[in-house]
Amino acid sequence: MVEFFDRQKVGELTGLLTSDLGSIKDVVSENISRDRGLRALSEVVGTICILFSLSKELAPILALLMVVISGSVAIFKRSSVPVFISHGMAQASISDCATETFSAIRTVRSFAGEKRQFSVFRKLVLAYQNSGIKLGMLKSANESLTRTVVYISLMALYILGGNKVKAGELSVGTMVSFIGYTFTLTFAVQGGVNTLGDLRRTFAAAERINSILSAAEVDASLAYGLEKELKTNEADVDLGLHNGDFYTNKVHISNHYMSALRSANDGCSLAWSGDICLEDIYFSYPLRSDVEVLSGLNLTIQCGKVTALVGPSGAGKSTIVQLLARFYEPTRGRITVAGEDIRTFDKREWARVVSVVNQEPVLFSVSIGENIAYGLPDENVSKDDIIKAAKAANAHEFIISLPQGYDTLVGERGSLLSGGQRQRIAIARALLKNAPILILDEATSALDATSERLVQEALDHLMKGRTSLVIAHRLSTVQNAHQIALCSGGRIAELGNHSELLAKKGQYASLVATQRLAFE
Ligand SMILES: Nc1ncnc2c1ncn2[C@@H]1O[C@H](COP(=O)(O)OP(=O)(O)OP(=O)(O)O)[C@@H](O)[C@H]1O
Repeated sequence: MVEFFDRQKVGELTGLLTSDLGSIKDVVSENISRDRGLRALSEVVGTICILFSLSKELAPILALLMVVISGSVAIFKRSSVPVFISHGMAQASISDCATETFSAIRTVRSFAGEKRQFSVFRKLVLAYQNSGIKLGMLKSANESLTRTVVYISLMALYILGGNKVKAGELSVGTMVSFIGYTFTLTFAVQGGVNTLGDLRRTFAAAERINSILSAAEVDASLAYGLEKELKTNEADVDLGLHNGDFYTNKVHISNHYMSALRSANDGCSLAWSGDICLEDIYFSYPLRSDVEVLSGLNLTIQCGKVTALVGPSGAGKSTIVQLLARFYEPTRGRITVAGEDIRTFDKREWARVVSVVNQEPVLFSVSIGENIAYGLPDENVSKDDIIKAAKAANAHEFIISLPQGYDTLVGERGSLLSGGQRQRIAIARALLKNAPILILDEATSALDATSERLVQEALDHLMKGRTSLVIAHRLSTVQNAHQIALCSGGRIAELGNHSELLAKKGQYASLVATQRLAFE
């Protein structure tokens, strides 16, 4: 089964966002927290006033000095932007590589891939080192240039000023003070120009973040959920990224639509009583928009009954799950619950209407009890309710046999438990959640016979009375479903119960024959 999200893209974007947010943070802490920009500005104004009052004759040299320093720093800043960007990208790639390697460490080990990962990591570190050297060279070139300009200007000042002293037009004391203040002014101007350069870097980073955010259409219903959350927390969150008020404008435009969205409670009550209909659904993944995965798919998932979804690999079964869970929205067509378009429900709360149990359920690295209670994350779940759910999921016996019982820690992603145990905890979690729509995506395919029996019993319990959609490769596990839908070519090619589909002698019958099942 493919991943629910495009991990590579998410990784890239995360890397970019991390480095861009890092740049913004650096500039803010340098220039705002430590007042560097303001200090430089007041120093420039102050010293210019003092210098002009000391000697108007030396002012032209001073002006030339300032123009040349500012110009050279500005030219440097402009030419160093691409180097800054590629340095940031190189840094992001290193953290992406480390994150990916550690999150897939078992796979890496099982293929003895450590050496390869090390070599990839080393290459990225070398690339980072090279871009760092390039950046360092640019910085030192700028420093040398600035210093050369400063010393040439000072020499000019000494010569001109010295002549004026010789001619008695200027006192030695005034000349010495003038030179001292000129140094102060030089450093102040440099600080100011640096601050301006940093601000430009910040605007570039903010622009990149904005372009990532604006690359996707604002999802009105999701935005509504987020806005509601912000209001609830009464937090005035202003990321300072609202260049052109992109976010606010779009949210306001969508306000009319969003205020009409209904809560998950409405969705739940409709789903307990009505069918789910996929009507003429067309869908392409955003990152592969030229490939149509579903093309005109129609399916009614009957309320309170079990619908099995079967079909060849890549037919689009998991895609249907993702549309029902609203990880994506159909390109065309609509999904309804009891006749109501599901887009009229608040997307953020839609998770309360649908439970998904996968082949590899993800547990959090907290205790078993806390993992089960996660079924209702916003509520205070009592120990009795947790035990009730665990019993119904055939998990209670094994849990109390552990030394710390419900307080046993499950390890990262549940790694201290067996596959069947993880699965039963995930089922207990789903039982507690009590969502009206249940999706089982290959839920028992990774288990041995004993675990499968225990898990299947727990699943039977979970499915009771719920509208269930079961995806299975092994057709033996779905033959008792109320209806079986065969997905092929982006549509439902066959629909009926097991014996009806066998009698049709179509694709389903040949799939069954291929799997050599002894049904009757
Ligand atoms: N995030 C994605 N981006 C682009 N294409 C995708 C994405 N996810 C799936 N696809 C493509 O969509 C098609 C349907 O995939 P899907 O996972 O829905 O099939 P499936 O029937 O569940 O397959 P399997 O039985 O092997 O799990 C495949 O051709 C797949 O390559």
